[in-house]
Amino acid sequence: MWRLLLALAVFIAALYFSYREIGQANSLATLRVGHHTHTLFRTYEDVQRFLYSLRDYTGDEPLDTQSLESVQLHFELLVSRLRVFHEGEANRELLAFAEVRAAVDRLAVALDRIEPLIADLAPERRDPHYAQIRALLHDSRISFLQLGKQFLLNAQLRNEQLLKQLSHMQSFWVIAAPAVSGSLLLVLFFLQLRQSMALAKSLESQSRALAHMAAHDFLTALPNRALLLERLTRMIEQTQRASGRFAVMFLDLDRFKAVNDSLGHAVGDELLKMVAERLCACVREGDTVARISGDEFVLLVGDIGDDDAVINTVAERVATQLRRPFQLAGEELLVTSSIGISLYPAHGQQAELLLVNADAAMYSAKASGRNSIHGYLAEMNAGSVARLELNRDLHFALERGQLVLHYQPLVQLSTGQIFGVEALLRWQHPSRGLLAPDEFIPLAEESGLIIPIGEWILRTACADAVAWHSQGLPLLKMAVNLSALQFQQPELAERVDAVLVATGFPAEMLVLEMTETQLMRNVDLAVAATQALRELGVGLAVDDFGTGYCSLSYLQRFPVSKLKLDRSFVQDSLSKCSAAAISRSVISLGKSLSLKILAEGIETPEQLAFLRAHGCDYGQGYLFSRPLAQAELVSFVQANRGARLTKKVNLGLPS
Ligand SMILES: Nc1nc2c(ncn2[C@@H]2O[C@@H]3COP(=O)(O)O[C@H]4[C@@H](O)[C@H](n5cnc6c(=O)[nH]c(N)nc65)O[C@@H]4COP(=O)(O)O[C@H]3[C@H]2O)c(=O)[nH]1
Repeated sequence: MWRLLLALAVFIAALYFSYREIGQANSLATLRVGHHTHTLFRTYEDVQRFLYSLRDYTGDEPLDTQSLESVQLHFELLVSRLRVFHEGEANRELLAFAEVRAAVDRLAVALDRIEPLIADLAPERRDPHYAQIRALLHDSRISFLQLGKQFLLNAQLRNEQLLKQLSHMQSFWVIAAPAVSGSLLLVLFFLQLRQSMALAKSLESQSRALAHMAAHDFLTALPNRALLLERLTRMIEQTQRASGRFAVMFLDLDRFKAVNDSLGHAVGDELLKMVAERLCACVREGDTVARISGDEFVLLVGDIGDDDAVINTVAERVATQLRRPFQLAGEELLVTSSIGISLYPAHGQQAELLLVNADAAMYSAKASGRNSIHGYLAEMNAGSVARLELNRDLHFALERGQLVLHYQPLVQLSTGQIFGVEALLRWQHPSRGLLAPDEFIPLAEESGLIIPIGEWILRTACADAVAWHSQGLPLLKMAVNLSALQFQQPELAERVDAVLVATGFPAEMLVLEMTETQLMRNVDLAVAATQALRELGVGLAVDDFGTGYCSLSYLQRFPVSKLKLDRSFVQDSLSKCSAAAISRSVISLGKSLSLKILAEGIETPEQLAFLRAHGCDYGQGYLFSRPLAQAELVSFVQANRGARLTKKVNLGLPS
């Protein structure tokens, strides 16, 4: 741009220079024309004066004053005038006019001829030489008079003629300077124009790329939430005009987090890309497949007519496609999905509402055991909204100090002594009150928040146990539940070790609880994780034992030290033979594998008696105590120090 401005400045300067030059030349020409007119008239006058002096000298009554010297003088003056034409730049210019040169030459010839005649002149009446001289000068006199008049009348024309005669160099620069700078300006202007056009083009393509990026998901190149909403709105308008129907399918991959955590994010990303491809293959052209967050996809299936079978077919096709194994990282990966469907116009007539309802239906599919397809039902929405709100609040629960641990005493059944506690999480929700873990732990697992929350639980529980000990309580065993996601963390043992070091809690006093299902999900991984934890000296317990499918052969592979008999068996052990049988076999299985057995959910003295009779080692339950807040727990342990809880509940044990 600055080059264009510079060229413009040069061009303006050149124009100014030319304008000034032409102006000067014009003034000069005007001056010269004046001078030339004057010279021509003066020549005419000199001729005329010479002829007057001649007439007077040779007249009828010659004047006394008129002498031959005077005639000669006027003649000399005329000769001098003629000479003047050949001197000075201005007169040379005058001579450049052909008619002037002709007149001057004619005068020179006449004067040459007149000169000898003057010598013979006599002051007599009309000396014949007079007529001769007059005749010789006749043409010159007329032509100088006419030339003078011509110059006077055609001053403009003469000006132009004169201007043409200006020096070549000068006129060259007058024309060349603006011409060159003007051309330069033009060239630069076009270059600038071309550059600006190229720039505009590249800006346009850049802004197009940016607009595409803003509307599409970076990983899968599918439309993102913003574009989905735009298309959904357009689809509503079109379908409304045609009085048709269309479907919104909300799809969430089941346990995608586990894939990410166990196989790494690169594999997770690849899986999402492959899922995107398969989904696109399931729908028709004109339908939309969008990725709206991590593992959530939305499909807009247009023009489904009145038959619900169409949408069921599409949903089944999607589910079947996703059930086919994915070849990833040299492994065969099996993925299932939960799909929720809402229909326009039945389940909503606004884009957001259709999405929320499809999401609610998806969540209901997930809650019903995943890997299923649910259509939207009106009652789903309240649950979905509540879940969304709870999920939002959970993100701040930890930093706002709303999470608390309650502790439930663990009792040695043979002595009735409290030997430890189980840490149980609670959420002191600002508006909903104290929430039990079942109400929010699944959400924390879905969002991955369970990782920081789990670490907080472990640290708090260990620190509390150390603090109680320093207050004079015996050092209690601390049982802490591990979530599935925590259990899949490759660096779990390091994290546990770091907490033990930081809190000063002895490893052998910590018991980590994990469920059978967690252990069985990926046996090799679980063996490695449990071994790493065991090497720290930490105790390991299998929670809810009996509800899963852990076979004896598998159980032997894990270095666990304790089985926790699920409370459902404990509670039914007196009423159902099968429950009693399971309880008995779990206890004897534990004994044969040298594992300790802890019975959960002991509520009645009868249940306690049954368990003791079959040699169960430990127990917990409302019979002894409900889970207690920290301060209550401290008082409870202090109050029962040395006491036999089993005796207190009147079992008739020896004191
Ligand atoms: N009906 C009945 N119930 C009894 C009795 N004695 C204890 N319980 C309840 O049984 C549950 C025992 O915990 P769990 O099997 O590990 O089951 C736990 C555990 O899986 C999970 N959870 C609790 N705290 C945590 C935690 O800190 N981290 C993780 N990852 N999960 C936790 O939530 C589950 C439920 O915890 P809670 O609601 O605290 O429920 C507790 C406890 O209050 C009884 O006599 N009768």
